[in-house]
Amino acid sequence: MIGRLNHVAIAVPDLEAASEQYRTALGAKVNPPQDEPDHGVTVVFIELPNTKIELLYPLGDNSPILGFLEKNPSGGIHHVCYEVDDILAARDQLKANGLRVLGNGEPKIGAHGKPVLFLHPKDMNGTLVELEQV
Ligand SMILES: CC[C@H](C(=O)O)C(=O)SCCNC(=O)CCNC(=O)[C@H](O)C(C)(C)COP(=O)(O)OP(=O)(O)OC[C@H]1O[C@@H](n2cnc3c(N)ncnc32)[C@H](O)[C@@H]1OP(=O)(O)O
Ligand SMILES: [Co+2]
Repeated sequence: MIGRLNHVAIAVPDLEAASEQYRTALGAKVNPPQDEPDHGVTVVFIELPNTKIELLYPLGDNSPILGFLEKNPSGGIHHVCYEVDDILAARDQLKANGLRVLGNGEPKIGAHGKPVLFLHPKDMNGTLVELEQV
């Protein structure tokens, strides 16, 4: 079912500082910030040869990453995103295996304009897993 690693997301306390660090200290290709109000975050994608890093910063008072940053004020790895070719089939198979899908269980359109879902971290070895249909 799961395919390539699409991205690793890092929640950061300062989006500009983190972007600049990847751009200058690490020589990475850093894309401009993208507000994603439907997800309560502003994201910056950093393109690596074999995957992407997604820097996350809270957008709005109800951002789902506020709790994470309160617990991790220096930031930290927030989630990993795997690619799937059929997100509804993947969802149904995972639910049939007892895993919890977050939100109302329906995919939302993510930062790449593709449907995404999230699995509860407690069901995935303490790791928030995002699935993106490609
Ligand atoms: C633009 C879209 C973009 C894309 O790639 O396309 C994105 O990736 S959007 C990313 C932001 N959106 C989301 O993360 C949506 C899914 N996340 C959630 O619904 C919440 O973050 C949730 C439910 C995972 C956690 O919310 P919250 O921290 O407010 O809840 P709790 O404090 O009750 O946490 C429950 C339990 O889970 C642990 N936890 C929380 N976040 C994480 C995490 N990122 N990784 C691992 N574990 C996490 C938390 O510590 C609690 O554990 P406990 O032992 O009970 O303390
Ligand atoms: Co993501």
